[in-house]
Amino acid sequence: MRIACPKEIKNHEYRVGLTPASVRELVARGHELIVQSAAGSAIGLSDEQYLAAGAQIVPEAAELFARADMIVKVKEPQPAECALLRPGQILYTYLHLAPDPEQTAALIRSGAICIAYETVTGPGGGLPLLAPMSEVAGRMAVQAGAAHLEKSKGGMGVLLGGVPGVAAAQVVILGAGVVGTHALQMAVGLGARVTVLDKNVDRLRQLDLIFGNRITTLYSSAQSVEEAVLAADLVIGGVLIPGAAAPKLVTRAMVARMKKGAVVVDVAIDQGGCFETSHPTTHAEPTFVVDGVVHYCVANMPGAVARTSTFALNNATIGHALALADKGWRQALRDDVHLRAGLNVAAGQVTYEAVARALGHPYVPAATLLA
Ligand SMILES: NC(=O)C1=CN([C@@H]2O[C@H](COP(=O)(O)OP(=O)(O)OC[C@H]3O[C@@H](n4cnc5c(N)ncnc54)[C@H](O)[C@@H]3O)[C@@H](O)[C@H]2O)C=CC1
Ligand SMILES: CC(=O)C(=O)O
Ligand SMILES: [Mg+2]
Repeated sequence: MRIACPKEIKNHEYRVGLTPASVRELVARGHELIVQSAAGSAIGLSDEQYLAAGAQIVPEAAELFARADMIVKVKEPQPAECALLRPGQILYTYLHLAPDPEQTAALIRSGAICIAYETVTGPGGGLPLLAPMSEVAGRMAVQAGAAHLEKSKGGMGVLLGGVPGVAAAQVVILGAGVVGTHALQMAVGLGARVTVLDKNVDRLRQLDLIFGNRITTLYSSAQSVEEAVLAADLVIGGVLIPGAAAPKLVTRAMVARMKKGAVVVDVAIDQGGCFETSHPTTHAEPTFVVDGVVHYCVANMPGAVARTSTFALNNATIGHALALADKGWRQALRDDVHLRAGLNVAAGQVTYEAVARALGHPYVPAATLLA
């Protein structure tokens, strides 16, 4: 199969879909690899390294999209990239379609086979192709939150861990999944007072066993979310219903009553965000203020630590990339129910139920396209 890896074009996105090591694995299985020139140069992965791994280097994205059977990327295709996709071509990347009707319509129009990293499931449960970036974003959420609590960044001027004789900041984490757990580790490590909320009591039980009385766990309800958010200096949003638009747990009215200079880091923004006041921002302009509350809503947070993130992402994606390349998409998806869960749009149909429901498209189960 001919496999292509373009340079990412989203704002301040320096990750790359395939590392030279991943290219080498695919080339060793007899596949032809095309990488766009300078695809990894911002993170120290040079064209020479890709050439040594067996790739061809091409200068233009248009040529690369025209020649490839499968495109391996990081972020959802931007409009210019959607226009280059063609029927039957495999697109393997993050998509986050539920909050994005334009991209979904473009992918339907393209006729391409679109596999979303974020809905591929794992034999042990969870979302193994999302998890590494959630680990990164969860950890970064505390760094970003701490920085924006500084006065010069619009925050109230509070140090997360306090100092002897002065109380530490109150951090509230919505969602105790991968983002929530990694944010929790960092916030506890910095000495903040931390409350975490989830609807999954087993997750809360696990965190309680690990962190004991250094944290407070709360069952998530409208009441507990409101009380926690109003008391918070920093709120981190990390809830997820896989593939679906994020539930709006924090209303505009709640934000209006939050402390002035408090900070919100809505990591769930790539699924539409869990604050009613959120909208996506970029690394170039990461924040905006609503009712005195600083909102950080960057939809590609791991792009800021692109070198770490690229290696972590490739560790998770290369296995299925090899299966897709070796077998073709139909056989790879027939053989692996977890990879099949990643199919969101194929041959003009929406094949992921939560996306179809969120955007009002007919739902066609992936299995019917594989018969
Ligand atoms: N902005 C960015 O750059 C990035 C965003 N993300 C996003 O972060 C979000 C979280 O991802 P993960 O932690 O991997 O998901 P996860 O599935 O590990 O955790 C989500 C948690 O939310 C909980 N939840 C669902 N509904 C809830 C409710 N009403 N109240 C409280 N908790 C609720 C679930 O029980 C689960 O424990 C996703 O939308 C993901 O796409 C992930 C990486 C980077
Ligand atoms: C998960 C995601 O959207 C990202 O890493 O950018
Ligand atoms: Mg999007």
